Amino acid sequence: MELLTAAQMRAIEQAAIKSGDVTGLELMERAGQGVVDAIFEEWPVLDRRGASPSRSPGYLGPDEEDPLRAVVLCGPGNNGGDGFVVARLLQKQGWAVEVFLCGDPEKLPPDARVNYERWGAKNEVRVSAVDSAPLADDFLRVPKGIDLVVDGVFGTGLTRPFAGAFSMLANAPVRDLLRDRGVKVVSIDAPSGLCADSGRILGQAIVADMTVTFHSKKLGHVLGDGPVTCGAVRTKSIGLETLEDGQIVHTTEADEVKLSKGSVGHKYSHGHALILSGGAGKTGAARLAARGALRVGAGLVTLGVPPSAQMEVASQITALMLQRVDGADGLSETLEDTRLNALCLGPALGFERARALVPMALAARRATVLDADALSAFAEDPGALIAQLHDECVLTPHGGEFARLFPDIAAQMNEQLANGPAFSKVDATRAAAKRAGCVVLFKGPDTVIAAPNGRCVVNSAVYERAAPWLATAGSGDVLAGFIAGLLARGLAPMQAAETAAWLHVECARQFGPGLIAEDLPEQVPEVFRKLNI
Ligand SMILES: NC(=O)C1=CN([C@@H]2O[C@H](COP(=O)(O)OP(=O)(O)OC[C@H]3O[C@@H](n4cnc5c(N)ncnc54)[C@H](O)[C@@H]3O)[C@@H](O)[C@H]2O)[C@@H](O)CC1
Ligand SMILES: [K+]
Repeated sequence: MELLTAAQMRAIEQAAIKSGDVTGLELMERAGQGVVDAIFEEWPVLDRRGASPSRSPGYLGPDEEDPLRAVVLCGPGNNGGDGFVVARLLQKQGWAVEVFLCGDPEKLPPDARVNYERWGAKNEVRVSAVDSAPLADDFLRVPKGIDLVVDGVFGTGLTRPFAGAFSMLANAPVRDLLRDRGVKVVSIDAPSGLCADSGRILGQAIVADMTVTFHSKKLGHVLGDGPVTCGAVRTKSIGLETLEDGQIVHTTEADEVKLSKGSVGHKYSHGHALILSGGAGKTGAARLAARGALRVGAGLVTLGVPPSAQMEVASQITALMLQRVDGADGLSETLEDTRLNALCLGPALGFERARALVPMALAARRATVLDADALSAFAEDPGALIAQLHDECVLTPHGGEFARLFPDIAAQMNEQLANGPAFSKVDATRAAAKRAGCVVLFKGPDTVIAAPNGRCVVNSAVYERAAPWLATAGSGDVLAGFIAGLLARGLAPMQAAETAAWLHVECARQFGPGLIAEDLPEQVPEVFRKLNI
């Protein structure tokens, strides 16, 4: 599945209109219809289309029947235009609908204007200036009897913080009031205030129960604050074709072929991963990574252990192997075995050991995962680390590590926003991958993985793939191990990172509540079984 930026969506829409296949007005009608369909699918109690004759508005006048009630908030752009379509379609189903417009009707874009007029020909529109005070009195009076609020204030065209009229809907007390009264909130395309490109909130944002978007999800639906503001996201087709450039992939399924081992081969044909461990009392993280590497199918996995920790590690492992690796020279000697085709450095490695081993590991030009201490140890001079990286590397920073390695990029991403669209985690990860010249996997519930050539994948553990138990000590170590194991098996760095990130979430979901890092590698067999591997 692909994720789009607002600009890509506009380009797709413009290409369709230019080709003469469809008009903007038709797209707006389909969008509004999509929203209404999604409302009925999500909340069948609001769907009275198939109700018995005695409930049908067609048989009864408004006095005899208590209709469902909606308030539709329309903004000054085409998101508002969609809102007017939704108002009209709900009214056609017998709903009592009240419409507010935030903005000047004279300045509406043409298609929105047409729909404003179609609605306004028979109904009242309560107009308020964009920057006027919140419509608190007006609006709060209404929800007493309403079933649904439709947010058509801002969609992909949000350019500055959401304030003024209608923004009161973003305030917690108003939201609580609506929730207490069982009023559903539906956002058209994106909750107003949410930047569709970054998932960042500009000012404040409406929190919806459901967001209905068109053609394809936007980045903002899965990044950052998107998941907590969107509620459920439903994607409705409006008959558009996808353009090929600049795709950002949303991983929801692993590529089974990449994971299958085939029926022939011996252990060396599945690679040999070397996971470097820290000193005594600090070996657990590397052991977790090593177990992960072995479970994803590396033929052999060796832990590279300093002398002080040999006894400790030896007493803890069985299928894993152990090799004494004492400092840079020790690593150099170990790497004379060219069958060691994937390395993993970082988990609890210690800064000193990391500074000694990382340059030697990188000079060996093997596929290499750098995580945790292997990244933070170079915080004082990230340029020195970056200069040694090569295209077989995968960096797996979390937010703090990312900021240490790429401080300027992180600052741009975390900047206070006066204007949108915001520089997103996707932009940041792509910029980092380009600078590093290798794959960067930027961790989080919205993990973003980018390659220097611009390929980018979002692996989000949100919505139907939510995995809250993954936020547990050591879970990142297992991810680094998964990547190392897949690199050992011969996957390209980007494939290995994408597949590992997907698998990591899948393992957490397979185990469920109570998960600790040790459980993750143990879920791999069941996840593989379900994939028929
Ligand atoms: N692009 C497409 O393919 C389609 C777009 N449609 C709808 O059109 C929407 C995009 O329409 P627009 O590009 O007109 O954008 P919006 O309707 O999201 O808003 C743009 C307008 O709001 C103003 N604005 C932005 N941020 C503001 C703020 N914080 N305070 C006050 N004013 C602000 C802008 O100056 C502009 O006038 C989509 O989200 C979707 O709902 C649909 O009709 C169907 C097809
Ligand atoms: K909206």
